Amino acid sequence: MGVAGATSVFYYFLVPTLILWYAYYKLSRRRMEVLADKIPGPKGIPLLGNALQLMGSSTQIFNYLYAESFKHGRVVKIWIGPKLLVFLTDPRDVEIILSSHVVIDKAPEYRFFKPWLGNGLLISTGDVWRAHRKLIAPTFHLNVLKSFINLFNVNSKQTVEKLKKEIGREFDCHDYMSEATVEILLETAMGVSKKTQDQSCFDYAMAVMKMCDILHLRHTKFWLRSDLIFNLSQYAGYQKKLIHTIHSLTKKVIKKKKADLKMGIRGSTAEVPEEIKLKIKEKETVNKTTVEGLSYGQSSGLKDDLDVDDNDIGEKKRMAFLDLMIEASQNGEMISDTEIKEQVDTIMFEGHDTTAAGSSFFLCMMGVHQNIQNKVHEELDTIFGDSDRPVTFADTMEMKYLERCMMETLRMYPPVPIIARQSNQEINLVSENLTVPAGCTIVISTFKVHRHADIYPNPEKFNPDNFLPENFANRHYYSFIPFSAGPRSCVGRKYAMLKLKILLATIMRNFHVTSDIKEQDFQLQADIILKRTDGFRIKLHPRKSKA
Ligand code: HEM
Repeated sequence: MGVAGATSVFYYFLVPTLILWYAYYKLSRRRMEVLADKIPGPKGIPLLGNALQLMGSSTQIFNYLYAESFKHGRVVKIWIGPKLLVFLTDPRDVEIILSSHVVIDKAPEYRFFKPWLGNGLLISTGDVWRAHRKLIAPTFHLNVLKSFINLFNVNSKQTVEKLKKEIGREFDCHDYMSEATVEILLETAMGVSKKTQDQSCFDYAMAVMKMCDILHLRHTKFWLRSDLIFNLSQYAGYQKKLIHTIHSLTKKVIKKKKADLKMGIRGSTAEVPEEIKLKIKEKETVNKTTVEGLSYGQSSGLKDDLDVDDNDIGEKKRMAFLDLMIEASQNGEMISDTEIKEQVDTIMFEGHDTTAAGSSFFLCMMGVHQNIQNKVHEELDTIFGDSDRPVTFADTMEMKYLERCMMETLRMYPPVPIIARQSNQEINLVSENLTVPAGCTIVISTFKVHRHADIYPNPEKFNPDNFLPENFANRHYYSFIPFSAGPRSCVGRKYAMLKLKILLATIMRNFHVTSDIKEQDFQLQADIILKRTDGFRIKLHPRKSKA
């Protein structure tokens, strides 16, 4: 065929095919575009939409989106190329999505997690998710968590010892909180001693942080969404290295646990000094194990599968996470080895990075708000006096002010600042007469939900009294959702709250925190987990009565 022949093939076949494909594409998206047109949002440009506005650094993107949230009302759309994102911030709209047993699929953006987390609980869907959720949720029941109290104490005390070398100078507390939260997870939910791990928990935490940076790039830079382009970029090789570091820790953990179980060793093999065991036994009096509502991170009107009465949990189910996973796989076909690895990766990630951010923001808040910190110290002194005894479960129930400070930290700085869902059906909203089109990504902006002035008066001010029972009582249940809510709520909510209370109380009993940086100067970035790009910089001073 000559040049003329090739040209006519182009004109007679390719051009009409392309025109037809484009016409079909436009027609199939017509309904989406009509509905999207009614939703307010920043002005974009043809084809690229708002993609160019998301070109800057993480902090610039965060500041841009937060500023836009004040201009367009409670439902806002943006286009990243052909991809439509609808942001919801009204608790009534949020309830429709989060309480739904139908809209439970994660948005396609979560697929970037796949090489790392596989089909773990965070991203799986359908029957696999349902079966695994049923298996995993009871391993984070309060009764199991109470058996971790000794280990929470031991690790918290060790963290205080490490922090002592920073006394008097400015440092980034997030590094310490990351290492502590990884170590605590290993020794509790995974049940292996950190001493048996030849890999540094700090290196693992840093690899996770860098992975989140790469995922954030893929979420915001439209060209990196394509696997083809991503695999050709410099990031692909870097991601491979990071995943290798991350997976080698999880593989070793599973291997060790399997070996322990083979030798008939159940439960955690981490060491607890006798004196801690004894002191906790002497003091422990509270038998109540069903504690609902705010103490465990959500509105009391909301219930999920973690709010199960003790009597409804069978003896067999009172096992720690990894013990149960491996026993289940040996006793039947409920979960395969690959699936166990994916769940371990998921729990290791979700369980450490979130609590590391939450505890670091808490310490920064103490540093900035000295009068509030004084009240935390007063409460702890009333509970513990001058003693350095470990924290008991009963003590955690008495830490009402510290708890309110934790809630207020999670309100202002929710570690998971956005949650995204995919809906295959149209959804009518309540806050405005708008319909979310099928096929778009629905983004629930927790950060913004928590900062509406009509819900939280003076929302940019850190005020633990926002969580006094009388102030909380009349708020919409979905106006406080740091752990999400509904069927896909955070499975580690109670674990996180109990661990944070013991870790933070132990730190606060030993130190006075100051911060040279004011809250309005914090540089925030929201790449999967909310962080400070300027570092979580604080100073520690020994408390006279304790040190
Ligand atoms: C302050 C600490 C924590 C916060 C703020 C937090 C927040 C959240 C949020 C908002 C979600 C929903 C995410 C989404 O739908 O995209 C979630 C899910 C999840 N979280 Fe947490 N989390 C925390 C700690 C933990 C801990 C300690 C664990 C485990 C030990 C954990 C395990 C999980 C898992 C497995 C899921 C997926 C649940 C599912 O889809 O069924 N989280 N978390």
